[in-house]
Amino acid sequence: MLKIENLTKSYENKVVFKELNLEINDGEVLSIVGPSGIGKTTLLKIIAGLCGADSGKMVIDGQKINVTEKNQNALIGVIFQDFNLFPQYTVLGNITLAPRIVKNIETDQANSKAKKILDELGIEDKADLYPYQLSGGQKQRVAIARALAMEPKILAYDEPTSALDEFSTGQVVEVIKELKKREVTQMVITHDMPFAKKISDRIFDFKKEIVTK
Ligand SMILES: Nc1ncnc2c1ncn2[C@@H]1O[C@H](COP(=O)(O)OP(=O)(O)OP(=O)(O)O)[C@@H](O)[C@H]1O
Repeated sequence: MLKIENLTKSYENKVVFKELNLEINDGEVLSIVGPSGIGKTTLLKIIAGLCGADSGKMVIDGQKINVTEKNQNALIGVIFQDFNLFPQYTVLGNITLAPRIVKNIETDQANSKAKKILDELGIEDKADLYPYQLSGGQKQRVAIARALAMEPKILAYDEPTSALDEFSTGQVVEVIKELKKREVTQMVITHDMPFAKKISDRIFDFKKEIVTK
């Protein structure tokens, strides 16, 4: 479970949000919606440790995280809007890089785990391709596979449908629902309300700071 209390963030002297409170329960899909520029991506970056907040508290699975420092934590697996795949590596290379380098997992073991995840996501036949050889929807699933390979507590997506057509968006809906069945906790930042309604247990309206089911 993730719990955020009284989180405040400003850039220079401009306050983005003040004393924000939010909880994500184990195994749930929580969408975060709100108008452009309100601070959704900033919140995701703080949760993932990619950016520091001014003040506030955060606990993930009982672990207190210092939110005021930029300190990337492996508890959150982020799927970026533009996927951020490494163009010079194959799909398998993209997925196994962090487990090998950060977690010192043997290549054979990392490869077999990556193949299992690719199989679960229905793209096992893409293992030896490079990112430029994939469609947007396939890149998205590789980005999800790469995040899952690090066994995060929470998967956090930044606008997962913004670069996708309707068909690929439908596939993302299926992947998120499938991961939910496996009790993966997921946080989804999106502009797309119909999409949010399809996938979410709860929706956090960033502007009104209220949660609806
Ligand atoms: N590195 C930065 N330096 C200064 N201001 C920033 C920085 N990053 C974001 N901002 C500002 O903080 C505010 C929140 O930005 P953020 O990207 O978090 O919003 P958002 O809700 O994710 O928007 P969008 O839906 O358009 O992606 C905006 O006003 C933005 O201009």
